[in-house]
Amino acid sequence: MPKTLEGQITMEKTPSYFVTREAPARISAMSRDTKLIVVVRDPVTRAISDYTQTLSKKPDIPSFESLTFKNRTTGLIDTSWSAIQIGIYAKHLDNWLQHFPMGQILFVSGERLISDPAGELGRVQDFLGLKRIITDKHFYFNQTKGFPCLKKAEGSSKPHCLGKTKGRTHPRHRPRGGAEAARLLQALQHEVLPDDGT
Ligand SMILES: Nc1ncnc2c1ncn2[C@@H]1O[C@H](COP(=O)(O)OS(=O)(=O)O)[C@@H](OP(=O)(O)O)[C@H]1O
Repeated sequence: MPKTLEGQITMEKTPSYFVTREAPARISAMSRDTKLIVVVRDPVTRAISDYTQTLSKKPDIPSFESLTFKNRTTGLIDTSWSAIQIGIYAKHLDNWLQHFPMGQILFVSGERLISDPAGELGRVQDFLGLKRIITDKHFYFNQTKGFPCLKKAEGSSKPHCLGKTKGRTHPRHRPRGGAEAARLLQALQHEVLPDDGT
C-alpha cells in the first residue's frame, strides 16, 4: 500500500477481505482510522449469483439445492458452502466490530447500486467526506445490458458498462430450494442493516 499524502485518499478493493478472519486486525494495525465500505445484497440472491458464476466455469457442479442443504428433509443448510457462508453477514461483521467502531463502516446496498447508483454513490462520497461529484448525470440505463452504465468512462468520451462477468443472467425462477434457503438464512442472520435499509 503506497503512503497516502495530504489531500489523497488511498482505496483498496478486495471482496474477500470481509470474510477473511485475519483482515480486521491487520487493517487496524496498519491504520485504525481506515474507513470500510461493504457492499451487501440479499444473501440468497448473492448465493445464486455466486453459484451462477461457478456454474459458468464448471458446468458439471451439483444443483443449487443439493449444495445448499445438508439434509433436505430436516431443512439443515450447509453453512460451510462458501456461497452461503459469505452471505452470513452478521457473523463476519462481528469479527470486524472487534477492531472497528460501527461508525467507520458503511453498508452499501447492492440492490440500490443497480436501481439508484448515483444515490448510493452519494452516500459513499458523504461517508468519505468528499464533495458530491458523481451524480445522476454520470449514469444511463443500458437496456441491452439491463444495468446502469457510465455515460463516459474515465479518460474517454465513450460510454462504459461493466464487463460480461458482471450482471450474468440468473435462472428465471429461483433454483429449487431457493425459497426455503431464504427462510432459513433469514433465521440464521441477525439484522445487519437497520429496518429502513440505510
Ligand atoms: N452497473 C452494473 N453492471 C453490472 N453488474 C452490476 C452493476 N451494478 C451492480 N451489479 C452487480 O454486480 C454483481 C457482480 O459483482 P460482484 O461483486 O459479484 O463481483 S466480484 O466478482 O465479486 O468482483 C452482479 O451480480 P450478478 O447479477 O449475479 O452477475 C450484478 O448484479
